[in-house]
Amino acid sequence: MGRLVVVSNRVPAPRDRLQPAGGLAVALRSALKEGSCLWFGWSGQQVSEKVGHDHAVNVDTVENITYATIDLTHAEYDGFYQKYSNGILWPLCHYRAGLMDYERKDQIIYQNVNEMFARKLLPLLQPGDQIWIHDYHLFPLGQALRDLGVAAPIGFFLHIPFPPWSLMRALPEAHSLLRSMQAYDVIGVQTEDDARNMNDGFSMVGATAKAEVFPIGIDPDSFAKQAADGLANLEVQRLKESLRGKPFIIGVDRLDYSKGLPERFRGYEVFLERYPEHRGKVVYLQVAPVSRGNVPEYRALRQELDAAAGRINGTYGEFDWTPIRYLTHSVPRTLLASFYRLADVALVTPLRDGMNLVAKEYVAAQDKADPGVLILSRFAGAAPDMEAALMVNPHDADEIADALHKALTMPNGERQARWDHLEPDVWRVTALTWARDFIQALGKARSA
Ligand SMILES: O=P(O)(O)OC[C@H]1O[C@H](O[C@H]2O[C@H](CO)[C@@H](O)[C@H](O)[C@H]2O)[C@H](O)[C@@H](O)[C@@H]1O
Ligand SMILES: O=c1ccn([C@@H]2O[C@H](COP(=O)(O)OP(=O)(O)O)[C@@H](O)[C@H]2O)c(=O)[nH]1
Repeated sequence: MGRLVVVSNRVPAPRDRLQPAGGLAVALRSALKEGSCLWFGWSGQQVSEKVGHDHAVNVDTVENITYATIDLTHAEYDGFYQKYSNGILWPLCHYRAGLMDYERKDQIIYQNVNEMFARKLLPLLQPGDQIWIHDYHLFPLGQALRDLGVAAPIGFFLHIPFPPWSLMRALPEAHSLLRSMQAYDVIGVQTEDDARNMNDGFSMVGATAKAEVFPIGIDPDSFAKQAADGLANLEVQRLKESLRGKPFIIGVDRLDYSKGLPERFRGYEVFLERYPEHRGKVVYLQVAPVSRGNVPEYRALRQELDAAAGRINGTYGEFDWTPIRYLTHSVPRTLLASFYRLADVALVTPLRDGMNLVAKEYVAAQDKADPGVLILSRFAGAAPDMEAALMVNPHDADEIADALHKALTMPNGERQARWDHLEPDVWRVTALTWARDFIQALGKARSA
């Protein structure tokens, strides 16, 4: 059995290699527990462009995984990561074509970085390797590898949504991008909607590629254990004491406009307006670590949320009660597991999301004798398999407010019945089954 070579823009930093944060890195780390594996990508570091700079590859092995990373120059980081990947492809794929900040020069940097990744990966490849490329930063990497003569099986998985052709065609490179994907032997996406949209795109540009659905999951057994074992932890005890027996609502999202945070704050505000009996009686903790903080839309979002939290806390706060506890730094995932277990309600209300692992983590963390309630957006990739959650339209503040009231007053019998429906899927589709199914499909595609 040959090696698995994983390529993604984001590779966990050395200090996070045993406990990474961020959906893609978390899922991959859980999935790559077995077998020999090379994980290649960006180090997360930027360097100044010096004459003769040629992206040295830094290699480090932790347990069964060899990490090979390269730094990006400031100009590459700006054009490839901030502008084209996160300022153009990200909003477009999240159905927000209006937020695209398109300039052709960024597409050229994006293409050049993909070709540089291919050149740097090439000498690391060995006979028998299977290559698995991840996410929108690297759409053209498969074609760039083929152009260098790589004949190994190559698969591609898209972690974020894929939009309908009517939106995708707004991208000037839509045709060439979709046609370049013919280089892949297997293409995976999160949901049926994404597969339909991408396959429509392929047929519009005359490409013979085909997208299939491989939904991602978590490692529920270890997450559930962590949630229960961590209750004795000092920080978890501090949180518990601070609740003073009040019902506890939690939200955990990167500070990203796709996560629907202003809309969620508005929903909570309407909840306080329309259900005054909960004022002073609940605790809402929103963990929203700053993400992609140099992209203008993300900076604007931070200001908008800071203002909304200030307004709500100013309006409804009391000398002994803060309506929203709002953090813009990250919380370690080990700690979050027990925070979820303490939470009576989780608010997961993205406007659009590839999957959303937080929804699955929240379910895995619950005490089945007294589970909390998941309030979930219909537009999360996790939604089709989690219909026993309280489903909401994240644009409708009144619906969020009603769902909060319903969750906080729901009898234990109904909470258990809903959790009993949610649990099987969280345990059936895991990070391991996701990786195993994709890799099997890749093996078959080449031998077929
Ligand atoms: O690498 P960053 O720019 O800091 O962003 C973090 C990751 O965000 C996205 O995560 C997605 O993947 C999750 C796992 O499949 C999925 O649950 C979630 O819905 C997606 O948004 C992005 O796709 C990753 O490439 C980033 O590393
Ligand atoms: O402060 C934080 C915020 C998030 N996460 C983790 O980051 C991942 C986020 O994945 P998700 O699929 O929900 O969204 P993404 O950020 O990848 O879009 C989940 O495992 C969270 O538990 C974390 O460890 N600490």
